[in-house]
Amino acid sequence: MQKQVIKRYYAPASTGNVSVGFDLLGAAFEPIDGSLLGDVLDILAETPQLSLTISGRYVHQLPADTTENLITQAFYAFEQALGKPLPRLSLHLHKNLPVGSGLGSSACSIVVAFYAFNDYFGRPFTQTQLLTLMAIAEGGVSGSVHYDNVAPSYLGGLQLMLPESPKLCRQLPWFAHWRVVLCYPGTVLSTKAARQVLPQQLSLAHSIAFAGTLSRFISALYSDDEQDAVSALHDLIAEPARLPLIPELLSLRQTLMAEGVAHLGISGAGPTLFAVCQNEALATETADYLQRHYAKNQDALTVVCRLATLGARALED
Ligand SMILES: Nc1ncnc2c1ncn2[C@@H]1O[C@H](COP(=O)(O)OP(=O)(O)OP(=O)(O)O)[C@@H](O)[C@H]1O
Ligand SMILES: N[C@@H](CCO)C(=O)O
Repeated sequence: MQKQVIKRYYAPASTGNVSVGFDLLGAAFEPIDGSLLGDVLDILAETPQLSLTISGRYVHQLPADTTENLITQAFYAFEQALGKPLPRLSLHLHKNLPVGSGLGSSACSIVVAFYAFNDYFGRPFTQTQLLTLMAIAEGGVSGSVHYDNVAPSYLGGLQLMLPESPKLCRQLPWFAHWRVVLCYPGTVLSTKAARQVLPQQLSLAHSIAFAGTLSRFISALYSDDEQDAVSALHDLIAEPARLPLIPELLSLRQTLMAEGVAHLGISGAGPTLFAVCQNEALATETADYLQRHYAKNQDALTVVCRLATLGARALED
């Protein structure tokens, strides 16, 4: 029997880094067919004890014990930050994003949970306070606080993190006609493990090159210079270190770029790859190619997306 839902909330999938902005850039995406790609959280009732049930395509990738679920942990973190006891809730999570995928799965659950609790309990936290709570919770999973999944999943769009600024992040322009193919092969790669292979230090020359590509990309976005933006899409930090974890990347990139794809990069910590296509026909062909050559099992997921301009929100019936 269908359970009665008091309120339903959603947060979109996201791609951290966007190749040029390690830990500093992140984008939210949505399928072009109008479907939702992200986790959905239902508040079912106020109950004597907190409870969580889970369904969805990727429920089997989550811990069986729901007290270990990030949704449950987010409830207690929210309550602790508020500093007063809250009524317990009966919750249901539709786990639509694969875990350890590079699609910001943990961030998506964290964002939808904090957004839902804040909305349901009368919005006690400001946007900045809530984003900080989300980032701290995400840091608990991946081993270090980074905003490049939580910020776009919460706020939508392409977000640039602003370290040391009270604003935390700023939305950047984007090319509305770009289509982004997300291809998750079906294998799990934990963010923590993918961060352990990163270099601990960068040379001065490397640091300048990284700052240069990121600045070039951002200035090209503001200048509406599509060709320069595409040319700037190089990952000088994470990709060299993570290539051994995703050895197919170079040959897939060579093939797809020869067919006109603007860029193929690692989405977040991987193993999802994202392909930037400058038209929809090419995106459809690219999705077909990646599904045939990169998908590895039944958990694989390939979707043609556009930038999701909206982030977390309540869903009306
Ligand atoms: N609701 C949830 N959604 C996702 N992961 C969860 C959830 N609850 C608990 N977890 C646990 O959190 C960890 C998430 O790991 P990780 O950060 O590597 O995944 P991820 O967020 O999908 O990665 P990425 O950000 O690269 O997409 C896993 O150990 C998973 O079991
Ligand atoms: N910036 C993070 C994103 C994780 O999804 C990383 O690359 O480790």
